[in-house]
Amino acid sequence: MQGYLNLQGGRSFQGEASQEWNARVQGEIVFFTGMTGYQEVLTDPSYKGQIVVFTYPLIGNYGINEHDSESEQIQVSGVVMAHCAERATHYQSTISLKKYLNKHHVPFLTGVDTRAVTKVIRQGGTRQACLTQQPSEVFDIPMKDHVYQSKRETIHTYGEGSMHIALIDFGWKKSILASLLEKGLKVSVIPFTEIKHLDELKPDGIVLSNGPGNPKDVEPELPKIKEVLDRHPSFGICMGHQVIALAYGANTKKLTFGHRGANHPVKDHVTGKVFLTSQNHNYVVDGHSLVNTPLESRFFNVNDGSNEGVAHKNKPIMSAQFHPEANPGPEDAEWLFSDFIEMIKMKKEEKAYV
Ligand SMILES: NC(=O)CC[C@H](N)C(=O)O
Repeated sequence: MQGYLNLQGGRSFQGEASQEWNARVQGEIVFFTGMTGYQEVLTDPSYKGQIVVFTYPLIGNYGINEHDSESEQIQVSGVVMAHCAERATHYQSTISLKKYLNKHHVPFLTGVDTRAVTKVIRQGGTRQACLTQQPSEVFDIPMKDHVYQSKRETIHTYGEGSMHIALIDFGWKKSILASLLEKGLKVSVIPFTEIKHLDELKPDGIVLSNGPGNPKDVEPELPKIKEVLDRHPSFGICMGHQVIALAYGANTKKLTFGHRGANHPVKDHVTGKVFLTSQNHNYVVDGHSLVNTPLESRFFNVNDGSNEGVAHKNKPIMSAQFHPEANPGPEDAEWLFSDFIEMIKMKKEEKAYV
């Protein structure tokens, strides 16, 4: 059965439609460049509502396993691939990628020239797209505030460490929680709309999670978020980083085509070191807008110079646009979790922050 990926603005790409193609889907079209990590991408809540193009030509060869999902469900609206493996050959695989997507009624298109699609996105920017059986159909459903649907509804506590972290939930990835638990921390996940209950948890520190969509969607909550940031050692990851910047008066902007993949080089202004990072974002903090805020740039992207993290000038607050928890991708930035814990310890001992 033929299917089509139609891009807003007129381009159409033909491919082989998946079995469970029972509905047209629309979403923002984005591309992911990693060779592996498709299971993490499909289940990462930051991808909610997006149609993902995998640029690596062979996807699915190690199947789907019971460990690597970043949430309980597939979050993407649709998938576009050059070739999807029929058989999964990894010993941990429980189901093939094709069967997994079909089982969850997520449409996918194979046999597509994904390089051509990616060139269009890189040149003309991220845009709305649809997967459909009509060669020229484009439909235009307004984008939803996905962040309000991605957060969980209630507070959950994990682990038994002596230091307690409140993980503010904008659509958290499982591996952020896992990274914190591995460090021996107790973690309570609290929806960003429930910040009023944060003091009841008496946290030693705050982590602001990743999440889908435009960080400005959470603007109504910013004053409450700033109020708790002012009083706690805090660490923002991706959406969390963008929210910290907005809360202290900086601005965010949309990139032409976003950063998604496992090999994005980032440079640390403080140490001068460059390390490879896992990334997944459409938006960035506008580096120029940090002037006149209490924040300063800590990291930048070596490829395009965009801001990759900030630090507060006189409060224990730090952030990263990239993903120190990796999954998928390199673990080179894992040390940021250790730095955050040091920051909490210093705050407890009321030492000065550098
Ligand atoms: N991974 C994330 O947290 C993404 C943040 C935001 N939704 C963006 O696209 O920039």
